Amino acid sequence: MSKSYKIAVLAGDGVGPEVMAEALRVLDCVEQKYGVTFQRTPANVGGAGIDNEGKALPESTVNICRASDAILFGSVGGPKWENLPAEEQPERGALLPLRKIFGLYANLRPAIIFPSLTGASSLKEEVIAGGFNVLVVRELTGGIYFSQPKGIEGEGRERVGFDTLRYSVPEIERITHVAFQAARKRGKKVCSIDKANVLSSSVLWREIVTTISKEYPDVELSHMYVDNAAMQLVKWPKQFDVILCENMFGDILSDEAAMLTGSLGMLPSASLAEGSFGMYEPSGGSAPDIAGQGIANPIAQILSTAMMLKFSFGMLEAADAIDSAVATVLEQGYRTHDIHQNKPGEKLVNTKEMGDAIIAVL
Ligand SMILES: NC(=O)c1ccc[n+]([C@@H]2O[C@H](COP(=O)([O-])OP(=O)(O)OC[C@H]3O[C@@H](n4cnc5c(N)ncnc54)[C@H](O)[C@@H]3O)[C@@H](O)[C@H]2O)c1
Ligand SMILES: CC(C)[C@H](C(=O)O)[C@@H](O)C(=O)O
Ligand SMILES: [Mg+2]
Repeated sequence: MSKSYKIAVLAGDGVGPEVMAEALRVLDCVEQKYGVTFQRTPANVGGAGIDNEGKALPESTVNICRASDAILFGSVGGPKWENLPAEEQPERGALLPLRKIFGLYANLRPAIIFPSLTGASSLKEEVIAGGFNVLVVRELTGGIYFSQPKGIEGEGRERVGFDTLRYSVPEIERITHVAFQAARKRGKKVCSIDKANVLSSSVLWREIVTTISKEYPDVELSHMYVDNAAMQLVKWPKQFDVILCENMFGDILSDEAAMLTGSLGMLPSASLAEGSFGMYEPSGGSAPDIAGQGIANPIAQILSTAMMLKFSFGMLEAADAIDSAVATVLEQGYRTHDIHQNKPGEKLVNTKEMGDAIIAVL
């Protein structure tokens, strides 16, 4: 009997449904080629959840996710829901709770520059010549995003807004293991990012990362302050292999790393729990500035789908085939507007045409 996997499909808002449509067509193709079945159940999330079921994360959606082997996530948020109370908005009402409920503590964001796209990077060609391949390992269920207390108290000009940044030893240990295990399979270097010159949580972070690193004598560890890391990433990204970060530093540095590869529309991500369960989402957002036009880049969503095949379903060959199909269409010159350079040989395409090109190669 052919293998069957259950996928909760949470397309969300803005460009989410547009790029998700292409990822699902890629999955159709994988089904045919590899003789597997993907049982897909769509569910409302984010603004779509608020509009259709009155809540950013309806119970029905959580139940569909629980009954699935993985979640394929688009993006949530947008101006329409920005005036709701913060906890009810798509980001804090759906995306963050999903990460917490499913224990998705390890967020892998690979920023790889495709040789044919060096011109789309914001860096000079000589800085990125030969390409670079950085993996941001971001802690995703702790830190300032989740620690209590947080809130706004008081009246008028007396009001204070506050957040708390806490990390426990086990939280630091488990994400550090993820980073070192990933490094072992790649360039064997981990650069741990912190602000240990100011933050107590970072002092503990640095201590624990150093202790865990002793279990990986084959992997080189370095530490860097986050402000310097932001600078070093644009100065000489090739110095990095695996970048290990707490939640907020990883959020910021992964957008920066994405842009170095040409566009936020290129950066996939895997948010992993213990075991094989994961949520797969582009690192970028709902892109309200281009939503509804059918021009968003579907590559981040498609590469996130490949990560799902690899990490949740163990379909390494199919995942590799998608990765190389993406590389091939970029070599063939297909470009959505965000990576279009007006260079000879480039073909400006929309979301669906980029999906068509990738499927044609698969
Ligand atoms: N995972 C998520 O659901 C997620 C992630 C980030 C932001 N958001 C939300 O998205 C909304 C917009 O946020 P923002 O504008 O700061 O960030 P954004 O990532 O949506 O957009 C930033 C820029 O990148 C471009 N971009 C992003 N994805 C693209 C794609 N696939 N193809 C082409 N260009 C793309 C956008 O057009 C925009 O110019 C906010 O509500 C934010 O909270 C959601
Ligand atoms: C939308 C937002 C809550 C989210 C985050 O900050 O984690 C996003 O920026 C991301 O990078 O996935
Ligand atoms: Mg972000």
